[in-house]
Amino acid sequence: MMSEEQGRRRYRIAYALSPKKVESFIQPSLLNLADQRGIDLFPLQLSKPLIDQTPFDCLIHKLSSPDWINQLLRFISENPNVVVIDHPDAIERLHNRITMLQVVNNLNITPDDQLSLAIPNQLFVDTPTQSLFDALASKSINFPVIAKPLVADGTAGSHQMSLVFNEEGLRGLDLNPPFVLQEFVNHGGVIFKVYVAGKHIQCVKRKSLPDISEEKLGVSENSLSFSQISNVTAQEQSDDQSVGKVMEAAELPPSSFVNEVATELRQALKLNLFNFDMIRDSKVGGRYLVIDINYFPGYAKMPCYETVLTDFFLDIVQQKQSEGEPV
Ligand SMILES: O=P(O)(O)O[C@@H]1[C@@H](OP(=O)(O)O)[C@H](OP(=O)(O)O)[C@H](O)[C@H](OP(=O)(O)O)[C@H]1OP(=O)(O)O
Ligand SMILES: Nc1ncnc2c1ncn2[C@@H]1O[C@H](COP(=O)(O)OP(=O)(O)O)[C@@H](O)[C@H]1O
Ligand SMILES: [Mg+2]
Ligand SMILES: [Mg+2]
Repeated sequence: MMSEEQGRRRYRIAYALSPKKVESFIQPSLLNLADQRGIDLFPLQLSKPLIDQTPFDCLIHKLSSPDWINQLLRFISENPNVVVIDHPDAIERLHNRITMLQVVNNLNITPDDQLSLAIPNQLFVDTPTQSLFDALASKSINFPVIAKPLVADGTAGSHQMSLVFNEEGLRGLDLNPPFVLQEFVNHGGVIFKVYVAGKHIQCVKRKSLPDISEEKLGVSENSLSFSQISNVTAQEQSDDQSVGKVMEAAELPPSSFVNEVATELRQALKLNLFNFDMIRDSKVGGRYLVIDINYFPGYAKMPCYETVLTDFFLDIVQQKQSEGEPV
């Protein structure tokens, strides 16, 4: 007699990821859990044509070379029965810090007296201009601002930012257009990272830039450069005791709100694997701002990521199977 294990259909999920991403995401604990639940995760051989590496049920990926994107587009059009997570056109929107946040303004969030969602005021600068200050003033954008590169393509440069405290700071920086000048919003030094994997949603707290008081603004330096400030592990974070206390004390946003924003974003972006950074305005109670959206982020830093991702993989392959079955 066949055991349940023998009888269950197994699924093949291919992955195409950078070596760094393989190291962080494809942990033995994920491979083992997926295996126990009937999923074989295996690497694509990037030196060989994608089209020659079938059969598989699903493909997950985070690579951006033009050759890869071309192969992927061709593969999608020729293999409609393979689920590709996610479509390169939908991912592309997140590689630009303006288009990434545009979608937030069009979400259908249930009106609520206590809670609201927005993005910070920002100015897009695409050519060298003499009149940055006039442009900021005309959009009522106040200092401090953060200068962010327009492109968010995962390169070190795309994470390189400057906090600019005043006009002098802006003059002193060698900013290369295209970039975005985004109003800095005091938010208590904590950001909320909301991880989405299909219908699975998880919100965690991370360290952020501290608030900037009016007094500090008068006496501080003119600008400050930084990169990936929130990208520290939970251990590193709790090593700094004062920051640890602030983090601990910070209340998470209501889960119904987080779930609604995540679900709406997932639909609007047509993406399954992403996270977004959200801050809570210190001045206006219940006002949340989305400041960043990342494709296929560092899920391994999320508690129980193996379970969440395996559940998501099963959702995908089982949905695909049920769609393929005769009714
Ligand atoms: O490397 P990790 O695990 O810190 O993940 C990075 C993300 O950190 P997070 O999970 O949000 O804390 C990180 O998020 P942030 O931009 O730091 O908010 C990015 O998603 C980064 O990808 P990329 O460099 O923008 O392509 C992610 O890097 P890749 O692993 O995709 O290279
Ligand atoms: N408008 C803002 N107001 C306050 N802090 C911000 C704002 N934008 C970014 N930050 C801080 O800067 C960090 C990096 O900015 P982010 O847009 O998330 O870039 P990255 O893609 O490199 O993560 C955020 O995690 C947050 O700590
Ligand atoms: Mg971020
Ligand atoms: Mg980002």
